[in-house]
Amino acid sequence: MPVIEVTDLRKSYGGRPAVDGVSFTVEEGEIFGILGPNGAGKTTTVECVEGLRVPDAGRVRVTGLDPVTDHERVARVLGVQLQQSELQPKLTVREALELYAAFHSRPADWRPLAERLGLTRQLDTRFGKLSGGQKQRLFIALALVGDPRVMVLDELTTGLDPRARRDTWRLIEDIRAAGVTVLLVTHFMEEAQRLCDRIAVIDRGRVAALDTPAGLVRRSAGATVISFSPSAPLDERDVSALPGLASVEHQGGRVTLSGTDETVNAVITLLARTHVTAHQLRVTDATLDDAFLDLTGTPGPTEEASA
Ligand SMILES: Nc1ncnc2c1ncn2[C@@H]1O[C@H](COP(=O)(O)OP(=O)(O)OP(=O)(O)O)[C@@H](O)[C@H]1O
Repeated sequence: MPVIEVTDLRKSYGGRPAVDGVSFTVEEGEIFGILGPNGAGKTTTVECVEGLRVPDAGRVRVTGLDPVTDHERVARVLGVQLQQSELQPKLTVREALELYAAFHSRPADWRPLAERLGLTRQLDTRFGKLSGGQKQRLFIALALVGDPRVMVLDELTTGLDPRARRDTWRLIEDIRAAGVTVLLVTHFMEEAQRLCDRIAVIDRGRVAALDTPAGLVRRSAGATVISFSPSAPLDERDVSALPGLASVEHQGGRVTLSGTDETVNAVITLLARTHVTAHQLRVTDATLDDAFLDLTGTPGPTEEASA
């Protein structure tokens, strides 16, 4: 049985659909990513999974339970990460852990949890004095105190510097290694590519694609990219006749073509036939970013732009 099942989920705000027929299942032990541009409906979808919002239509099950009608039992299996504003700045790390342990009938021992999350030295530090990365680690610890089977992490690494983000990725991998299924909402391509077993790309309230990161890249129209600086300009007609060509870009004397392996072979043949030398020739696979652009028509935000 899948741990999470979402079938034809629909939710509108004031008559405007935010989630418009989303379906996916998450299997036990997976890190499942929900990736999409701003306003795509990601948070609304996971809030329905958490039972925080009531769907207009469709079916949501968490370990076979309805998150709305069986909220308490779902809350016992689901670890939900808090938003920053939900913790008092004066509360110490120890107090927060003790408080959250008290909320659960069978809590995990918070001491080894604090150690695993590198918070032992911060136990007496007030929440308001923690760094961004320490706060995120505390949120993960608080979500794990209930010993959940499933963790929902929504934009966990937004606002963290690249190093703290990488530390958080390791933690997410540790959580999965401990047998917890993870539902991860993100708009970072690198994060999704690195962590997720499968990704649902959500765009305008619908699932635009659902696949492994490598599968999404393979589906992208320009799955292979060849770039070089030609010793002489190429004939535009020869270029546009290349088989499987998805895009052409010229920048500062450099030509970048995306397409298939067949496109690459044809470019090499064309260069040989026209006696053009390709300087600094590079052939690379498309990235998840390219696939995302292909699927949604929106460039994925870069790490620098969003950090
Ligand atoms: N409480 C609300 N009332 C009215 N509209 C809402 C509400 N919450 C979300 N929306 C709208 O629904 C749409 C989907 O929002 P949602 O937060 O689910 O998207 P998201 O993919 O999580 O976006 P982001 O990455 O920006 O958080 C957006 O157009 C948003 O403005």
